[in-house]
Amino acid sequence: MATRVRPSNKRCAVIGGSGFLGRHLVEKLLDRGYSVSVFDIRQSYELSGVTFHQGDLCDKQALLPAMKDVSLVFHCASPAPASDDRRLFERVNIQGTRTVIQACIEAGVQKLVLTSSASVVFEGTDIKNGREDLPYAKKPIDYYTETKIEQEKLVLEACDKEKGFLTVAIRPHGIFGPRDPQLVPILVDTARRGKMKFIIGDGTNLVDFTFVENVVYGHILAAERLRSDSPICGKPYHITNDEPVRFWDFMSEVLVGLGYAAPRYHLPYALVYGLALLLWLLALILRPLVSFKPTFTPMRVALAGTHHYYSCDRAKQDLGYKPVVSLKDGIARTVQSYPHLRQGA
Ligand SMILES: NC(=O)C1=CN([C@@H]2O[C@H](COP(=O)(O)OP(=O)(O)OC[C@H]3O[C@@H](n4cnc5c(N)ncnc54)[C@H](O)[C@@H]3O)[C@@H](O)[C@H]2O)C=CC1
Ligand SMILES: CC(C)CCC[C@@H](C)[C@H]1CC[C@H]2C3=C(CC[C@]12C)[C@@]1(C)CCC(=O)C[C@@H]1CC3
Repeated sequence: MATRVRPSNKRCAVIGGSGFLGRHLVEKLLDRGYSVSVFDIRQSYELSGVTFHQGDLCDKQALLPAMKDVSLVFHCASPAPASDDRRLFERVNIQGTRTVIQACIEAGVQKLVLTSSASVVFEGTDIKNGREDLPYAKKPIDYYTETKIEQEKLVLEACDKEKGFLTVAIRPHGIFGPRDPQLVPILVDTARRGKMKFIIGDGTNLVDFTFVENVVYGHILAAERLRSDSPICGKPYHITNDEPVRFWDFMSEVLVGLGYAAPRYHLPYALVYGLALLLWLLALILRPLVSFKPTFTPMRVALAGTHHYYSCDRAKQDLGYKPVVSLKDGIARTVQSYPHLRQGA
């Protein structure tokens, strides 16, 4: 009789391991003695100790080889929030996550750690020190958020102690750090086009920005604490820097660090939000004829002009989480890592 190889608890798979967060997670897992399979639709680097499997996570047959003899899976793949493509989000974040769960169960994986998002409770209005028991957004602000909600529900509902399949969701917020393809590049591009002169609203709104290594640390703690007798099974956890900062102070610090001027002039929030909504509608109507992507989307304006910071007390208590890199150091390391985005480079 063929004996099944018991998966090593130091063997794991990272779905989305070619991405910004995924690659940082892979690097830290290697440091901690794990061997890692990366599953991603693209391969963006090579690293010894890592086996790459290229494929679409909606394809179970493609996923299964990456999960062979693996006891722990991290799922941190998603289309980029900026893509605004409803069908793509539904296919990858909802149907694809169902497929990931089925593949995990079929492959005998014992633990699944999902990268969700704190934005699953964000509706475009102030959230101050939000806890995990806030209800999911009833009117999610975009398709990304809408499908991240469904994805999180699917993963948490799949947690089944009887069957030995345990799940947990990490909800980071505003991840930044070296190699981030989103926050700093979009900010610099906006500045280079002369559009970062204005502060939306009065500029006092507090927000969480989370250095990528803290997010990675939260994922690893969750994975290592996920056991059938632990309180974390089937629960979501906020992971932040635990240092809410004024949105515009954070933006200014990054811009000035890279040699650009900080925004100075104030514009009323309602006016900018209304304009962003109008532009978004126009882009939608004109999509069959011309394609243009407005910089100031309703989601970005809402994020730039409201309070959205979250309590990570639950992570501190259940996971023993504490940020490992301060906001100040995180910003300095991030700015240093983008020499090509400096003014004049
Ligand atoms: N960047 C941020 O501020 C935040 C990100 N998150 C979540 O963190 C996770 C990672 O995000 P980032 O690293 O920033 O994004 P990223 O775009 O750098 O990485 C996502 C990865 O998923 C892969 N992927 C996309 N569709 C796929 C498919 N069909 N099959 C296989 N792979 C596929 C991409 O190729 C990419 O490598 C995502 O789930 C995102 O929703 C949550 C909160 C904040
Ligand atoms: C043009 C400017 C007003 C803003 C430029 C910076 C923005 C690109 C970023 C500021 C907050 C960021 C953020 C995300 C993406 C990049 C920003 C909008 C997310 C939407 C990424 C995915 C999530 O799950 C939530 C994030 C919230 C913060």
